[in-house]
Amino acid sequence: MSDGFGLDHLPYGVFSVAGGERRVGVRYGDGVLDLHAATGRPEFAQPSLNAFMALGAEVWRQTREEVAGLVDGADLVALDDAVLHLPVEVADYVDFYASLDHATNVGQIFRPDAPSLPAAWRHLPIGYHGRAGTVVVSGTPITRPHGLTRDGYGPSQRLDIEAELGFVVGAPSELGSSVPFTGLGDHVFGVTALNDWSARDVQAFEYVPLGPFLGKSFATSISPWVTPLAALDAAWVDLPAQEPEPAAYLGPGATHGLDIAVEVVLNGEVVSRPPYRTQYWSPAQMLAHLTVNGASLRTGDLFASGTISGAEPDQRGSLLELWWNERFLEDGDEVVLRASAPGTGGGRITLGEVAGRVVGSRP
Ligand SMILES: O=C(O)/C=C/C(=O)CC(=O)CC(=O)O
Ligand SMILES: [Ca+2]
Ligand SMILES: [Mg+2]
Repeated sequence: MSDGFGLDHLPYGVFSVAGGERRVGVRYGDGVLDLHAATGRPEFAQPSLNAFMALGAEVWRQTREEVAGLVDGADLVALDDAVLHLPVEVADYVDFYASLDHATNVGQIFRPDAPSLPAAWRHLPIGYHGRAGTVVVSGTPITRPHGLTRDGYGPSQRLDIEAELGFVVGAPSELGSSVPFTGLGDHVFGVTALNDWSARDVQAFEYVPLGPFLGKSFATSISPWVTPLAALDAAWVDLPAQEPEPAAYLGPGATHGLDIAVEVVLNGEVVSRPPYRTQYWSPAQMLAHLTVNGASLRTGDLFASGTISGAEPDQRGSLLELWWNERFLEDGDEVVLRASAPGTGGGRITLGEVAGRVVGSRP
């Protein structure tokens, strides 16, 4: 059985077999349990996880328990026979900027004459709204984007990756109310690896003062498997101290992060090992911040961690930082992000990987 996909994991995805209907499934080893066939529940005869996710945390908990009792000895679809689809119909997509090392590195590269960190950086988790409609499943080819740069119009010459995690919102919230710092488990269904493809030359020309726009809206890849938050129960760690103490709604002093180890694999070779456990802003803080103004959450909202970079040079989550603005992706390059975490059974679970190959622009 493939490692990291045992009873302590059981991630959810959407699959089809031989051109048939899309169905919700659970991965167990090298197989997929067809949840509609196994349970008869209508929320699983769906082309996305959204209907199931909308049912809320108590149903997620009961279902996980039920599935754990069903998979052993069940008639599973072989992974090789399954086509894996985008698991979530993405509602809104937001990307944060929560790594101190990443923000410091990018500040030095993009704004060498200014302080590395923007004034608000240590006060709130900075983010931007991205393009939900271009979130794609692992394996989707990434067409090199065209755009306007300081050198004029053409195919981007500085195509990059960003190694991130995506948090998938299941249960919605009401417009005009805020989700408290303690609300992560009630609203977030699970976690997926995420690659925020970025055209640095387009981004650098367009982003002042409103932030990333076309430089990041052409594609964002996620893995086909969403790891339920419950599978990460053993992965919680205390984050490094925050200074100055953040506002009360951000839960100062109670910041827990996830000990998820990420690997960036370029053309088969591991080029970086970003650690999620040392990020500055926590997932709960990002969720509280997203809704503090009364903005509502919808089922299918996706918020990304921001590029995961650690303090060491071989822990950087973008090529911009790894190669310090000197070299970027070539056509034909393939990037795979892998991630793993301590499981509740004493071993490790492997999050679904996210892969993408760069193809040349259409003329
Ligand atoms: O500092 C900037 O101007 C830009 C930063 C990014 O491109 C990073 C971004 O998308 C947010 C993140 O992934 O941390
Ligand atoms: Ca990003
Ligand atoms: Mg993107």
